[in-house]
Amino acid sequence: MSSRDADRSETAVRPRVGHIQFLNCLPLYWGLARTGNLLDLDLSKDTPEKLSDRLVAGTLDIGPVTCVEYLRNAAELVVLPDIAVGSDGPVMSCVIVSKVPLAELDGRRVALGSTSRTSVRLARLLLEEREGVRPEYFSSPPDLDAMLADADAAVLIGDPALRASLEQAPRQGLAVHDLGAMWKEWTGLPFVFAVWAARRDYAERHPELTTAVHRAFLESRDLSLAEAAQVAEQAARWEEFDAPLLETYFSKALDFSLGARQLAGIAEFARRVAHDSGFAPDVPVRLLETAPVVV
Ligand SMILES: C=C(O[C@@H]1C=C(C(=O)O)C=C[C@H]1O)C(=O)O
Repeated sequence: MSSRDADRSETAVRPRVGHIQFLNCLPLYWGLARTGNLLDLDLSKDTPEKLSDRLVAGTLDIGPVTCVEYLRNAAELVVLPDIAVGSDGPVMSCVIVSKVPLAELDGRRVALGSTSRTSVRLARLLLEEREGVRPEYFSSPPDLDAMLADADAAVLIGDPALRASLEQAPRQGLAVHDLGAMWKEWTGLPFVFAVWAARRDYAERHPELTTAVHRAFLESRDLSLAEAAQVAEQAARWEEFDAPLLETYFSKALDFSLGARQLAGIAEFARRVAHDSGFAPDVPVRLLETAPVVV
């Protein structure tokens, strides 16, 4: 970050920034390390629901926030443009794993993974409005076998979802329904699972640092996508998934952008779930105003 001079008037304190500890955000971590910007951030790795709670509570300044929690707290947050975790079709890691066809889940038990706030709401929306079923839901730690011991279907995100759809489900003859693909078929839109946001009070007090963190993430994302094969190869040394699969996941399934179509996806989701989610159907998404880069 080129902002050592930023906010000189106060003692320098590194921005407290969140990082999702799933493979989905590994490309962003890779790029932060490669550009050196990692050292300018006080980075906390955690699961998405914990990071979201911390950003809302003010113990983080900037970071990824699950879409539903962002919409609930939109007045206190400002969204960083052009970066998100979403998909424009199959996402691979936000899924419903089911023992029976989805249309047969009426009155049956469905376990909702406890690390998710957005995919679990999207799954309920799709089951109820697209499949026309009214299951009985309960929250559960994200462990497929434990979930299915007590339910006919399970909603999972992140690495446990990748593992479930690529290894456990095929072995156990279970069906996997990709939430990104279902949403795209239903609405024609991309889906945004998480946005990056800064607390509004932080962005007002530290505009230059906020812009610098935003640029650091954009630079990281661009570098990682350019080097996706290398990121995948190195990650595959330590993960149970092979390099070609990880490269597809990073560069084709996941969509790290946030442009007009993605914003339309957020607006459509907000409109459809607002009635029981704690925000208005037309909640405005406020983007951080970014100055053009002068070269
Ligand atoms: C694509 C993903 O997006 C995520 C899904 C989230 C949710 O459902 O609440 C939150 C953050 C992201 O990690 C994933 O976890 O695999």
